[in-house]
Amino acid sequence: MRTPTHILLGQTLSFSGDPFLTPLEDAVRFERRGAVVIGDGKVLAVGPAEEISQPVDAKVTDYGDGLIMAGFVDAHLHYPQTGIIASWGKRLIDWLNSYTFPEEARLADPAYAREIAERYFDLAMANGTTTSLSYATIHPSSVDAYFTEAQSRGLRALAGKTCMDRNAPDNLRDTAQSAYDDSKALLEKWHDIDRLGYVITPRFSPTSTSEQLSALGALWVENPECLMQTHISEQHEEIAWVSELFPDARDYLDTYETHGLLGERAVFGHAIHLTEREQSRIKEVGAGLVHCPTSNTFIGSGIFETARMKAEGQRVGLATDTGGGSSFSMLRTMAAAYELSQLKGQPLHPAQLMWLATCGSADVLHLSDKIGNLAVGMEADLVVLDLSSTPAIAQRSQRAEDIWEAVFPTIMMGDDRATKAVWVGGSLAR
Ligand SMILES: O=c1[nH]c(=O)c2nc[nH]c2[nH]1
Ligand SMILES: [Zn+2]
Repeated sequence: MRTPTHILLGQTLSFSGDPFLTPLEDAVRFERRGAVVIGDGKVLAVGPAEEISQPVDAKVTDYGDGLIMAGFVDAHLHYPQTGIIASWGKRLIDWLNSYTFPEEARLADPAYAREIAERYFDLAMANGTTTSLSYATIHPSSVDAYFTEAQSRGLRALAGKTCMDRNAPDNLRDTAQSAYDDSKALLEKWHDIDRLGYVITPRFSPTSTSEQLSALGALWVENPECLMQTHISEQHEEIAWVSELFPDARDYLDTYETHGLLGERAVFGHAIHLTEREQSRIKEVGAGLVHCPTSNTFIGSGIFETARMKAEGQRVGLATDTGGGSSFSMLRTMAAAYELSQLKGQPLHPAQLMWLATCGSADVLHLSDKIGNLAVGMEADLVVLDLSSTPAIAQRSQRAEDIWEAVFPTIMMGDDRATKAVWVGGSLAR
């Protein structure tokens, strides 16, 4: 069934280039009074309101000063950790053992997994996130819960069963064979169904034996169209542990590469402390890196050098990493990325922050032809931002002399109150 044509009026923001590589005036298309025509789930036209011809039977929604742009793409998160977000005082390995693993064990109960998946998507959509790439738990039913919820909301969503066959509690361990079998069955059940994508998901090298990494590498060879996600080089203690567990590996990346887990469709979370060899190998292969700034400060991991990584030609996306990250909001995540970039003396421009949270993440997910930008032919997953959502933000944005001065207070101080509307697949979702 064709959905009716809608016309959305407001300020519009699109990218025609990468603002890390292209001058702003070439990379950004902004209309003070713009129009977006959507129909059949896609963007049919976008441009200045006076130039866009409006089909007579279209429904018009005028968002006034609201900023219409692509919905946010959260390229790395753990929906099962929704209930333990903001747990105090630990670094990565202790945080996993104290908070994360006990909570992930609770998702063995399919009813609890469904409750958490529903809660996660409520929170994500309230914050304007329209695509999420999540880790599930080791339980196949936790993948079913996530995809069922995303499917019922019409969302484009990606996830995989987290695989762990060592260094995890008994009730959170699979085996090399069961990880392969369960992942394969889930992939066959969910991959490319509606707007869903299955992602092969070894948690990280410390929690997988060589046998398990090889089994998942084999599954990837059999299904090269899938993404593979994992963590790399988040904390120094973790990196030291990896070199003890894999004494023959050249470095952390090598523990993935030697097991068939490095390729263009690999998505590596964190990647803060990479060696030069690892960086150049990742670039050569074209794999994606995902910056998780609220997590990196919250767990005390370190500073991912976004500007330098982009200048060196890496593909970079942005993510909340909930519940290691401390927010469901991609605005708050952009604010943290900005603050970290300041600590490195390379402040990210608001256009670069917005690009990372939309186009950058979509690129890392190999979905740039479908989501992450407000452009003709793209799927109509949109967020409309109120750039005056609180008194503190309003009093600052009122003085703005250009769009970036108007947007930056919302990036730095905004939250779910800034979400004026969310459109998913061409339909109003909130
Ligand atoms: O931030 C993180 N969250 C996790 O759940 C995780 N697992 C391995 N490494 C991790 N890092
Ligand atoms: Zn993570």
